[in-house]
Formats: sequence, C-alpha cells, structure tokens
Amino acid sequence: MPQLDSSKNLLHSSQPLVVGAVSSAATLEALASDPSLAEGCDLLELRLDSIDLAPDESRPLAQKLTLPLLITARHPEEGGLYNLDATERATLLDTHLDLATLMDVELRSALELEKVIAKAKARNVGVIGSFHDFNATPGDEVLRGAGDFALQFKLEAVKVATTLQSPNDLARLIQLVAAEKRLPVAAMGMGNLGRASRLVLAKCGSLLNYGYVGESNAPGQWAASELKKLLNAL
Ligand SMILES: O=C1C[C@@](O)(C(=O)O)C[C@@H](O)[C@@H]1O
Repeated sequence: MPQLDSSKNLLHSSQPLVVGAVSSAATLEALASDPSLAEGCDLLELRLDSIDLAPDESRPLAQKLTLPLLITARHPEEGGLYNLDATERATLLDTHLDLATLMDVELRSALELEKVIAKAKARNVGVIGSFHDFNATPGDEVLRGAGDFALQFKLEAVKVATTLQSPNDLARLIQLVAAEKRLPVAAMGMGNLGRASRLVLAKCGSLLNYGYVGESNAPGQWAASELKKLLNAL
C-alpha cells in the first residue's frame, strides 16, 4: 500500500513519531502477514541493505504493509550490511521508491546518490540526510554541520545517531534538537545511555524515534511498541 501519508504530513508532525526498524527478511515476511506486529509504529523503516532480498522478493511483501514506509540502504561505514557499493544501494532505493513516503541517505552519500535523491524529490518522497557514529559522539561543530549539509543538499530533514560515552554527550544531543530550527531533526543515542536518550530526545523535539520490530539492529533501541507506550506515558 504505497505512500499512505504524505511526506510533508509526517515531517511536520507536531508529535514525536515512532519508526519501527525492519532489518530482516523474516520480520518483513511476518509483518506482511500480520500487521499487528507493527503495534506502536507510526511508520516502518525497511533496512533494504540488511533485509537482503532481491527487489522482486521484497516488493510484494512491502506492498502488503499498512504503514508509511521509510526506505534505507545503509552505507557500510555507517552500519550497513553486506558491503554494498553506491550503485547497489541506489538500485535498492530506486526499486522501492514508489512504495516509500520517506528515504534515508547518509550525508556522506548525498553526491553519489544524487540521481535517486532527485527522483525521490520528483515523487514527493521526503529525503532525510543521516549521520551515524558507532563509536562516539563527535564535536558540536560536526553535529551542527550535519544540518548545514542537509540544507546544502536541499534535503528535508536531518538525522543523527551517535554512541553516547557520557551524560555530557547526551546533553549535547538534547541541545542539538532543541536548537535546530531550520529543518526537522531526529537524534538518538546508542550504547548504555541509548535507551534513556531515546525517551528524552523524543520529548525534547526529535521527530523520528527508532525502535525495532522483530530483532534489534542498533545498541540502545527499545522495541517500537514499548517505545510508543513509554512516550505516551511520559
Ligand atoms: O539510522 C538508524 C537508526 C538506528 O541505527 C538506531 O540507532 O535505532 C536504526 C537504523 O535502522 C536506522 O537506519
């Protein structure tokens, strides 16, 4: 069920949204036959790199999903599986674009993926520029620079996922979401403070807040259904 909601509606939601990350073929198959597994999710992220199905296998499953879809084919240096090069990632994105409401590309790939980004924009698929650091949280100039890059490439939102090594790192992510007024921002921590960070950041202005459906694919995630319950309770 393609493009269930417009990207503008999602990206300008006044409420924090819960994104359910789908990272295996088994979970995609399970969701296609039982939509209730997506309980608590406002949208689903298809991690096309790690789902590891050919487009003619993944598309019919994705077509059965009943929530707006965010498509991602992650760069290997930012957590992507199977060492996919830019051409392979662009093909995965391109072959699922008609089913997507949002698309995630790493800021570092904005140039090499410019054709699929242009195609997404022409279809009103909102493009999120992302940055991931599985070791640390970089300095404030780098964190703020992510937004500058996203604006430079005319992307619709920016997302930052970093590993928190201290409460001060979390404070800096909170400052980032609170201060970024130019475009929608999503921020989340990984590591020991990851779970706490995802609650606080969602309440402080992070638009897209990732949990998992099926199996976790990042350190510090909540199950998406639990994340939604906790955010509602806070
Ligand atoms: O970039 C992100 C965020 C994430 O890594 C997380 O930390 O929850 C999960 C990924 O699937 C997604 O693409």
